[in-house]
Amino acid sequence: MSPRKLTGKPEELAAFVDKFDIFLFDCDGVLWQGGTLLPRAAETLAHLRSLGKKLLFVTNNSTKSRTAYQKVLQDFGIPCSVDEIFCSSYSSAVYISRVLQLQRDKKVYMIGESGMKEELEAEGISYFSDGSGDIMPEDYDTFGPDESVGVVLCGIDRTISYRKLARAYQYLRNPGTVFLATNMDSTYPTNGKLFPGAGSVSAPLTYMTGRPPLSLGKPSQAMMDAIEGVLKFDRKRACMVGDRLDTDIRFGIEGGLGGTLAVLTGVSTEEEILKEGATVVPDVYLDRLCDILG
Ligand SMILES: O=C(O)[C@H](O)[C@H](O)COP(=O)(O)O
Ligand SMILES: [Mg+2]
Repeated sequence: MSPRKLTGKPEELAAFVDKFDIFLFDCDGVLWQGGTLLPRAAETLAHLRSLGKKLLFVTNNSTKSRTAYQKVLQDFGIPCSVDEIFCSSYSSAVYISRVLQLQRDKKVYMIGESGMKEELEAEGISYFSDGSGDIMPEDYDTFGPDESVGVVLCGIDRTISYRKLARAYQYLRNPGTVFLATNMDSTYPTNGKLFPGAGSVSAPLTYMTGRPPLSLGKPSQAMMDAIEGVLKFDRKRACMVGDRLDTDIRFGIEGGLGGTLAVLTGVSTEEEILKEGATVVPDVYLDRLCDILG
């Protein structure tokens, strides 16, 4: 069935919303772009809560921790609890500690920002990272394989550098070092434009090593496992709301959720949604999230 555009169709929208008890909201490109809340996003979420819907926030953005995202949401006038928030820094830390069960004498070399540090710390994982300075002549001697590095974890890092990539590459030359990515988004939507995403930060490492990372953000179901580690819900009564077909909508479909809703305020376009032969398509889509308000 081809995706239905429900902007301007309040009855059909109300019937669609009625089918679900819980909505999983992507953030960048759905609720906000960078530091700017998208039109009437807070009002729309308040409206869904007034209908008795449960809301979860599920973001691939690893720059902040769940606690930090709670402050971002609250500052945007969106009250929520930390247990309603899931970010790829959290799903990655949970995977390393509880699934991979990284040995205590091993550490993580991380390329990322504060959210990654905070979530690794919260899971009791030893980690280290590099400053964003230039590579120095002595580094060519000192950088090399290190048996104590069990994992290289790469997420979006807006201070990425040749030095950071050079160090990570030395560690990844040991095939026993696990290569993980918080997510593989190619681009990051902000200020109405697209900028390099987490997937474009880790791509050089894949190019150098010939091995792709295991990604722990959407569409990986590692993110769903992290969510269900906190709360169980009826997937058939759940709807994923996102702006990217290859992450959010695929995550909802492959997670067996009851429905998927795309919005056109982020990365994916109406042309991509309607493309003949598209393999990942939402059930319905809107120009903007606030179209739900009618
Ligand atoms: O590059 C990235 O990490 C992503 O573009 C970004 O942060 C995605 O966040 P989301 O849309 O999942 O909230
Ligand atoms: Mg998004």
